[in-house]
Amino acid sequence: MKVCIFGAGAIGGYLAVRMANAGVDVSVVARGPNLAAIREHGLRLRIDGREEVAKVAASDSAADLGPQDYVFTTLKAHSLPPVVDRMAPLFGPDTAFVTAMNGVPYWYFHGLAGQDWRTVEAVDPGGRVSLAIPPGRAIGCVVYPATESPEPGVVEHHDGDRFTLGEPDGSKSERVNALSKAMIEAGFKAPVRPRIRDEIWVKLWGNLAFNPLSALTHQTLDVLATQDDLRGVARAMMLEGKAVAEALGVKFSIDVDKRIAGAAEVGAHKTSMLQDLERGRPMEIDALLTGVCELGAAAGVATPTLDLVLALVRARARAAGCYEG
Ligand SMILES: NC(=O)C1=CN([C@@H]2O[C@H](COP(=O)(O)OP(=O)(O)OC[C@H]3O[C@@H](n4cnc5c(N)ncnc54)[C@H](OP(=O)(O)O)[C@@H]3O)[C@@H](O)[C@H]2O)C=CC1
Ligand SMILES: CC(C)(CO)C(=O)C(=O)O
Repeated sequence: MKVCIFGAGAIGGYLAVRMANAGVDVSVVARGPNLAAIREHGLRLRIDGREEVAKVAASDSAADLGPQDYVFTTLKAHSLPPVVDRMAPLFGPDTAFVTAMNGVPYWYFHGLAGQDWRTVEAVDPGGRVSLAIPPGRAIGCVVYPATESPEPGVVEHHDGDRFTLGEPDGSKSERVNALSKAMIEAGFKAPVRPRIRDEIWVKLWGNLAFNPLSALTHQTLDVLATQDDLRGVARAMMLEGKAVAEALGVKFSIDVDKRIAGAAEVGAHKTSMLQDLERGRPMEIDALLTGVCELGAAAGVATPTLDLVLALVRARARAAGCYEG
């Protein structure tokens, strides 16, 4: 099985090391100092008090790596549209595209019962992504582990090993089953779920509220999820998100208060959006929040609290040079 990981950062590096060391033919697309370090020392994964190293083929050019069975995007969501044309050499007629990212995926309406196909402008501006990578190639993937890349070529694993997979149309296809098997052999939990959007939403439910609120208030998850006034704002955002998702057929397996309690248990953790803001890096606002407001408009569901927080977090991010939308 040939697998290319496009974006060998915190999540991509974790996937790449584990799959390569389990015998999968893994290559990575990386750039800059990260690419140089991977070429020189291999990809290094610090996990459970030890280091695992994988010498993988690495390039900044997809043309060097050629057609694959599976291409993972483990880019931050805003990094995908600008590079989709450069991914073309990785695709053969049957190559699948695994979207291992947070937020609303570009293929959201593909294979969704009762809905016509339409693009989600927030994550697929001008339909650029779905034109370059038709959504029929997509396999959904919800990323649960927490990892970071403290220096080029190095990934530090903090928690979790689950990557839930699912076909947009809910089928148990041969390609998704084969991928799940390979990932399980590599030591991950990789269940295939028939209703992948339900799973995407449970993750997104926290992200759509806590990530922007953390960027606006500089507070950690425990504070956002327990301090009455902030918790109230998060809860209102989540209930609007739930109404949007349910209007599009999603079923939530837990209630909003349990989901908030789960976030509180994570403790004094800075969300990825707050970390990006503090480091002056682009923030994943569009996949986590703009896309949800857009789905709300498509479903005819009002999202006043989400719209308000979106306006504020965009302004905050623009002022910090972390957002161009
Ligand atoms: N890390 C985590 O714990 C979790 C992350 N996620 C989600 O997973 C996704 C990936 O996140 P994460 O791994 O943390 O992000 P990272 O920023 O660590 O990784 C993204 C990688 O993509 C690289 N990249 C960007 N553009 C290009 C390009 N044009 N060519 C080659 N490489 C490129 C980046 O390089 P460079 O550094 O040079 O920009 C970076 O190495 C996000 O959607 C995130 O929300 C979900 C759950 C947990
Ligand atoms: C920690 C958590 C769950 C916050 O919503 C997250 O996924 C993130 O930081 O992006």
